[in-house]
Amino acid sequence: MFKIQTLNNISVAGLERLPRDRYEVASEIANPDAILVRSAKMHELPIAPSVKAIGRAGAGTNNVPVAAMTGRGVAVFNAPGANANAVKELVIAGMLIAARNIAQAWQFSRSLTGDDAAISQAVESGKKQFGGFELPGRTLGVIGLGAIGVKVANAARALGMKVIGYDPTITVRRAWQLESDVQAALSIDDLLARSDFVTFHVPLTDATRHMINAERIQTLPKNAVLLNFSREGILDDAAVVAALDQGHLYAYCCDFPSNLLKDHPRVVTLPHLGASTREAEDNCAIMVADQIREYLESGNVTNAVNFPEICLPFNGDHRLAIVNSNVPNMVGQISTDLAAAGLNIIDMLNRSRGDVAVTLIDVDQRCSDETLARLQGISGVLSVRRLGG
Ligand SMILES: NC(=O)C1=CN([C@@H]2O[C@H](COP(=O)(O)OP(=O)(O)OC[C@H]3O[C@@H](n4cnc5c(N)ncnc54)[C@H](O)[C@@H]3O)[C@@H](O)[C@H]2O)C=CC1
Ligand SMILES: O=C(O)CCC(=O)C(=O)O
Repeated sequence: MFKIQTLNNISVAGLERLPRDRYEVASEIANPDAILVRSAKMHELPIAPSVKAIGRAGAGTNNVPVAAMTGRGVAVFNAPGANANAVKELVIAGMLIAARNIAQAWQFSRSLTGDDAAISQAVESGKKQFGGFELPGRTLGVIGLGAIGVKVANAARALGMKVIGYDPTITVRRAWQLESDVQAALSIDDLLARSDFVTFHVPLTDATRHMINAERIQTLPKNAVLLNFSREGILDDAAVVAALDQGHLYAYCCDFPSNLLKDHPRVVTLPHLGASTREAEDNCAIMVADQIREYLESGNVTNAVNFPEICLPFNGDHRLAIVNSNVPNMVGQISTDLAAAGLNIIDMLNRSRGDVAVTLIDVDQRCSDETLARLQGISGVLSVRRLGG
């Protein structure tokens, strides 16, 4: 029986992928084999030694201590692209909310009092404060052309906007998906100087933290709109508010309310709603549940952020799934120990990514506890699992 701990509400559609005769799933569970999480902050949480995998039902993994888990031989999975459409739709909504002053105008309408004749009169005299502008012909700068950035760029093109993108590590797959008339910016500053709207779709890392600061904001044309549906911390919010107050920026729309932002008249904040659609929640939960199940049952890895992709078909007999440092002579030492224990290797696959390698070895008989302990004792071996019979 595998035990799965959920740290947030995970869509039932995903949990149903874990058959109840083999999986126990609960928010409180001792010695879990895997954890399913959305936005819970795991950096300060104790993570039991029994945990072999963490599945982030979403895109960003900055709430998971990935480096520490890698050192323990724990795989961290995410759900690339599974919520991208949901975020794209909210970004497009954010542009319209900003361009047409929808939030402020709605607040005005709700504040109207008196009979209907009085309301009609107030509407006609008040509406001029909320006059806006249209999107066609305006330029959208997209920073980060991954699953979400590409969808946002293409949707903006369909709305008649010009689009400039910046992503120095764009993949060939994403580049193929991008509309051909999306221009490549030479740098972030080049993109900022040419954009009426700028939207951010990068992970939060040391390299992206405060990528927009007071100095960079001055590069933007007057009355530009910023959108952050990526992560709190990618923009320096204090610098954004200062630029709004100075009249340099027109509006800021983001998914991360704070005391500084939530009541500002030119800021619209939403409560981290980017991925909160039924479709996205189902897609993410199904994707990570399938990946976790495959990893627990066969050792195969798909969409881990810290492990290599690896797939060796498994007939369910006797497999060792080993995570080890990517250094010379690991496979040599492992196979020597197996031979010494009289185990014959039937099939084997080794894949590496950065400092980590995963080795899947199918053997002709069950590996004893003693041999398992010997493998675990090899310097550089991070974790060993015995799968199958
Ligand atoms: N508001 C919400 O609910 C959601 C927020 N997100 C956030 O959006 C981020 C992006 O999500 P996806 O597009 O699915 O991820 P992705 O991994 O498909 O794309 C990220 C892109 O950013 C690029 N990138 C990385 N560093 C960069 C830099 N310094 N400058 C320019 N580009 C850079 C990468 O090359 C990659 O193409 C996530 O990491 C997450 O933080 C994602 C989903 C929902
Ligand atoms: O699970 C959520 O609602 C947040 C989604 C998110 O931020 C992500 O996928 O990175």
